[in-house]
Amino acid sequence: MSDSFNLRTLEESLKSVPSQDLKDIKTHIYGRSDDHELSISSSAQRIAESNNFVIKTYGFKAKKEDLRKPRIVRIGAVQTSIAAPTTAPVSVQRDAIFAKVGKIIEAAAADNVNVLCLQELWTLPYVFCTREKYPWCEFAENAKTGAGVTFLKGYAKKFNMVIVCPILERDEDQGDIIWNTAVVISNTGNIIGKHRKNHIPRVGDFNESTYYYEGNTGHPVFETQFGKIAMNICYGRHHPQNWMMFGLNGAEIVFNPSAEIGGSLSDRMWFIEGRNAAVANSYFTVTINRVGTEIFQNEFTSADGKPAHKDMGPFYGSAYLAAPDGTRSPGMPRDRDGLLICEVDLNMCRQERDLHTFRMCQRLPLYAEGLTKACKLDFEPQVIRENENLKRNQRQHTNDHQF
Ligand SMILES: NC(=O)NCCC(=O)O
Repeated sequence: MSDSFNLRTLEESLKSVPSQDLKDIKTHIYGRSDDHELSISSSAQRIAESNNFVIKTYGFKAKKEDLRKPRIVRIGAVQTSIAAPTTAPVSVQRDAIFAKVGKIIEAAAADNVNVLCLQELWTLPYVFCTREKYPWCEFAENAKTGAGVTFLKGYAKKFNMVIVCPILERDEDQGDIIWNTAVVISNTGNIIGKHRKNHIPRVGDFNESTYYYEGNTGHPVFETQFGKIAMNICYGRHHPQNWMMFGLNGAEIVFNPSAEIGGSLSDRMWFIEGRNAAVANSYFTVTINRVGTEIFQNEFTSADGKPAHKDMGPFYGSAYLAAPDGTRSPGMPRDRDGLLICEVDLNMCRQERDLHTFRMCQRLPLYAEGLTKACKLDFEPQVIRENENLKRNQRQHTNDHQF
C-alpha cells in the first residue's frame, strides 16, 4: 500500500485550519462554504453511541419553484466493517453482520431516511482476494428469497424505507450461477427488481472474475415512491458510460456500493468519480465503501512479486453524496462504521439540466456513430499525423502548380 494514503480524513485535517480560512477551503473542496450539517435525532444518536457507529447528516437545497412542489428525500448510506472473524462459520459471520446492520437501519429510521443503500456485498467479507471457492460461495443467496434480502424486506416494510441490498447472488433457476447483484426492496417490503454489476475488476487482489461474470441486466432504473434510483456497482464507477446509461434511463439518484482498499488503486479517484458523474448526468450520486481490515486464514499473493499475505489492507470507508450542482457532502470516516444521511430536493436534477443544458448538448448520435465504428474488428482510430499532413500539403502544392 502506498504510504501517502495512510491518511487522516480530510475532515480531520481541516480541524487544524484557522476558521478564517476554512470557508474558502470548504468552497474549494465541497463546492460550498459550509457543510449544511443538519441535526440528528436524539434516538438515532443514542443507537449510534451504544453501537459504536457515527452518524453524519447534511442538507442540499434546490431553488423554490412555482409549479412544482419540492421533492425532499432523505438518502442514507451505510458503511461497516465485518462483524465476526472470517474463520467463523458462514452462518455466524452472517448473523453478526445482520445484527450490526439492523441497528444502523433502526437509527436511519429514527432519522426518517426514505432510501437507504448498503455497501457492496454487505453480507460477507471481501473474499475474492483469496481465490478460494469454499466456504465463500456459501454466502451466495437467491435474490428473491435469500437470507440478506429477506432480512432487509422486514425492515423496509416496517420503516417505510426503500432499501438497496447488494448481495452475492446465486441464480438457482439458471444453473446456480453466481453474480454480484444489488436488489431494490420497495418501502412496501416487495422486491422491485435487481441489477447485476456490469464491470468486473481483475486488478490487484480484486479477483472477482474468478467467481462471476459481467452482468446481463443492462442499466435499469427503479421507480420508487422516493424517486428514480439506480445502482452503479463499485468498479463501474471508473466507467463514465455506465454512469451515463443510468442517466439516460432517467435516474435521479445513483448509488455506488463499493469495496475499495486504501492505496494507489482507487483512493485518489474516489472523490472525483462520483462527483463528476453527478455533474455530467444531472443526478445525485452516493458513493459507499466498507471499512476495516479483513484477515483470512490462508495466505494469498497479489501476483506482484511481493510476499504472500493474509489481508488486503484496510478498506477506507469515506462514503459521500454528490449533487448535480457539483457540491458534495464531507466524507465519512475512513475507519469507522457509519451512517451518512443527506436530505436532498430531487428538483435540483431538472434545475441543473435546464441551467447547463448538458443533456441537450450531449450529441448522442455523434457518439453512437463513433462507438459503432470503434466496436468493429476493422476499426481504425481517427489519428492525423504531422507527416501525413505535410505529405498531403506537398501533394496539394504540386497539383496546384501543375494546372
Ligand atoms: N469491488 C470492486 O469492484 N473494487 C474495484 C477495485 C478498483 O477500483 O480498482
